[in-house]
Formats: sequence, structure tokens, C-alpha cells
Amino acid sequence: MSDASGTGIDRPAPALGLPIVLIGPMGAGKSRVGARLAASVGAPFVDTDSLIEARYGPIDQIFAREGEEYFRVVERELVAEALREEAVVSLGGGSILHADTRADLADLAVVWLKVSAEAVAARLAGGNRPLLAEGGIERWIAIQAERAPVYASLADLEIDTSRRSVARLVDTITDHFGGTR
Ligand SMILES: Nc1ncnc2c1ncn2[C@@H]1O[C@H](COP(=O)(O)OP(=O)(O)OP(=O)(O)O)[C@@H](O)[C@H]1O
Ligand SMILES: O=C(O)C1=C[C@@H](O)[C@@H](O)[C@H](O)C1
Ligand SMILES: [Mg+2]
Repeated sequence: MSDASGTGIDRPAPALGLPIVLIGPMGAGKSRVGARLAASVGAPFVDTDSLIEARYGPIDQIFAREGEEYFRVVERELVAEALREEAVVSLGGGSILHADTRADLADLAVVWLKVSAEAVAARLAGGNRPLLAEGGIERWIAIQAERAPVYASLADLEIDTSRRSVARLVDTITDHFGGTR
């Protein structure tokens, strides 16, 4: 262990408290950054959209068949499970719409990944996101504006991903929450 303290005493790096939760709008990088962060600190990675799809099938089909309200109920169930894990957890963009999820997040380490409309436009191309099926980037802008105050109220750390590499984002998050696992 290196001695960065200058005291001459080797101290272990502080443990990274888990879960660390990534929130933010569609295309901000929650899945990609979350996976890399988890690998970097040696923690499991949980992505609630993937959990939903594994249990209930493709998200766009859930929206089409059952509607958004039903999707939010299913999403809450899996978000609640995910937040009990000692893991890096990436939440679906709209999961913070549920009051119980907002209450859970109040006690956890939460990172808001932000992205500009200019940068996200290319990232969303070809995606399968039911809320953007009509309206595209204009709809993304409206949804993001509506949710931004909620993301802000929940976040311990906010980072603009528009012009930052995934590796740099991982370093910023690890540094903020203190060291290794
Ligand atoms: N820092 C980054 N720089 C450039 N491209 C990125 C960055 N982070 C993610 N991307 C790319 O942007 C796209 C969206 O990323 P990702 O799927 O991680 O977003 P998300 O927040 O999980 O969105 P959603 O869950 O709505 O799909 C992917 O193609 C990913 O490779
Ligand atoms: O922002 C949203 O409401 C969504 C984001 C995605 O992660 C998915 O959870 C789904 O497409 C809805
Ligand atoms: Mg994702």
C-alpha cells in the first residue's frame, strides 16, 4: 500500500461504500460507465433495465402491450431488489419517478450522469427506447428538462459525460467516493 499521507504510516485505501447508484437521462452513459466502474472496483454490476428485460422481455414490448404505468410498477420491484445489492447499480432513466425509489436513494451514494442534447443525439441513434419512438431528440430534451430537478435533488455527485471518456468518468466517481473496494 503506498503512503500518500506523508505520516510514514501505510494506510489501506478507504473502502468504497456500496451500492453506488448511477442515475440520469437516456444515453447519459449509465450502463457503460456502470459496467466499467464495477469492473474497476471489483464489484458486481446491476443494470435495472437488463433485469427487467431478463424477467419480463424487451422494454419496448412491455410499453406497447401493457403501457408505461405497468412498466413503472415492474421497474420499481426490480429497482428495490437492485438497491439491496452491494453492487454498482445503473437505474433506468425514469425510475426516479417512483416516490419509493426516491426515498431509497436518499441514503445511498448517487451519481447523476448528465449529457448535453448535442452529445446525446449521436448516442441515441438506432436505440430502442419507447419514450423516444415519437419526437426523437426534442422529446429527449423535454423529458430531461422535466426530470433534471429530481436528478439534482438526489445526487451526491453530478458529472457531465458529454466530452469525457468512460475511463475518466470512472476515475472521477472512484475518487469522489474514496478509493478502492
Ligand atoms: N462517455 C462517453 N463518451 C462517448 N460515448 C459514450 C459515453 N458513455 C456512453 N457512451 C455511448 O452512448 C451510448 C449510450 O450509453 P449507455 O447505454 O451507457 O447510456 P444509458 O445512460 O445506459 O442509456 P439508456 O439506459 O437509456 O440506454 C452507448 O452507445 C455508449 O457506448
Ligand atoms: O427514461 C426513461 O423513462 C426510460 C429509460 C430507459 O432506461 C428505460 O428504462 C425505458 O426506456 C424508460
Ligand atoms: Mg442503460
